[in-house]
Amino acid sequence: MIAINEALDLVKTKCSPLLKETTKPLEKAGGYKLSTNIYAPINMPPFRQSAMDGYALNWHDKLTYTVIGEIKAGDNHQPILKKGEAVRIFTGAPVPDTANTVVMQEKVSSTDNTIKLDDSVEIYTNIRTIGEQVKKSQLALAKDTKLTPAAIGYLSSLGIKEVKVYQKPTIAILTTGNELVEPGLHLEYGQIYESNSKMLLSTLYSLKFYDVNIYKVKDDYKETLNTLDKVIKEHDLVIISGGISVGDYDFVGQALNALQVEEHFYKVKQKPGKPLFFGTKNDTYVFALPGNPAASLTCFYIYVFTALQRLMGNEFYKLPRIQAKSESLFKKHGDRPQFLKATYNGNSVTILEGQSSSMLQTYAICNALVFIPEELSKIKVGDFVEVILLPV
Ligand SMILES: Nc1nc2c(c(=O)[nH]1)N[C@H]1C(S)=C(S)[C@@H](COP(=O)(O)OP(=O)(O)OC[C@H]3O[C@@H](n4cnc5c(N)ncnc54)[C@H](O)[C@@H]3O)O[C@H]1N2
Ligand code: MOO
Repeated sequence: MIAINEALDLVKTKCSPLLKETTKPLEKAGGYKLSTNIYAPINMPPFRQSAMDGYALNWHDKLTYTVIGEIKAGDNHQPILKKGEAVRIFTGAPVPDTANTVVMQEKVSSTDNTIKLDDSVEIYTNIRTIGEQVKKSQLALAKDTKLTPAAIGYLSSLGIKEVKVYQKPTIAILTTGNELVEPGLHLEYGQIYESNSKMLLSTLYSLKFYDVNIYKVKDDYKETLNTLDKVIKEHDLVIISGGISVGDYDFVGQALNALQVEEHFYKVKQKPGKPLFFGTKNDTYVFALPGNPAASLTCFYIYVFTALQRLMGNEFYKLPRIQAKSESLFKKHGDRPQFLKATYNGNSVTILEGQSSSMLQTYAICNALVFIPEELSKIKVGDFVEVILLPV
């Protein structure tokens, strides 16, 4: 059995960024990292743009100007302004080359075709110059930039429709268990509804990993072996739920061994989630999470989440950990460090009743985990505790 930090260090050192490239339509590239530099195909803005609704002027030393026309956004005419002349102009419209300032309409009084400026007006303002964001052929975004919604908007503003990015991992979720029944079907005595696949899938979706396939096997060695063999060959990451403990019908460990999956660790000194396995075969990473649903989810957040970030090249991305005052009294039994389902209200944290690793009811209403290290045996109300904020 190894310590949590050793296990996390192994996940971090064994998982490295997937460098396979793919092309994505821009609107589907959010969360991916660019695999190439992107150079601006146009100047942005492509023309001198008005930043205000008002008047574009060819400046002279008086406060009155003759208005000779109008330009609105999308117009493409280019009136020539002599000194002392102005055009009515609107935000986003092209500013004629002969105008040297745009005055917002609030600073102007107008009568017929004449405007008079307040004396506070400044010259050379309210014009967005050509290429002020980025010039044609300049680096627009560098390789390895993560595409945020703003980056998608920015590339779109340059007229870009698709981008080359690093692929996200292809992921398999494999559940094991004779007792598991699909929601919607009738439950016989001894059966329960299968919940881990949807829970893990939903966690992956919420983290923007969409290339996920679900497989289900009975507690049967041959079926487990054959399915694992196939899914390991076909995916970058395999997440197994259940069948990893020591019972006579827990076949996952045996199958992983037979398939020569290299074990990096099996069993972590923690509660919940002691029987956690992590290994690799060729380029595939394999996690076997304990079947107890809450243990499965906690192991996902602490270990699989870390692995996913490494695979995406987000080396330093972690779930936020903060210190907060406890509203609860808690006594820890045994010496395993514990992750406790909790609610954090922005100020203090409440440890929930019902910490069993089989219980999702408390997980369903929690937004944080309180971490109790090995050396702590008791939390008093008012003590500061370590809180891991969940991405919920
Ligand atoms: N003799 C020992 N027994 C157990 C130990 C141990 O150290 N020695 N560890 C216990 C701990 S801790 C855990 S956690 C579990 C882990 O067992 P498995 O990973 O083999 O999981 P299963 O036995 O298959 O299932 C455990 C539990 O979870 C339910 N389950 C499983 N999969 C699903 C699913 N997809 N959806 C909903 N519920 C699921 C299953 O019915 C069981 O109730 O081992 C302890 N035993
Ligand atoms: O580690 Mo198990 O996950 O405590 O129930």
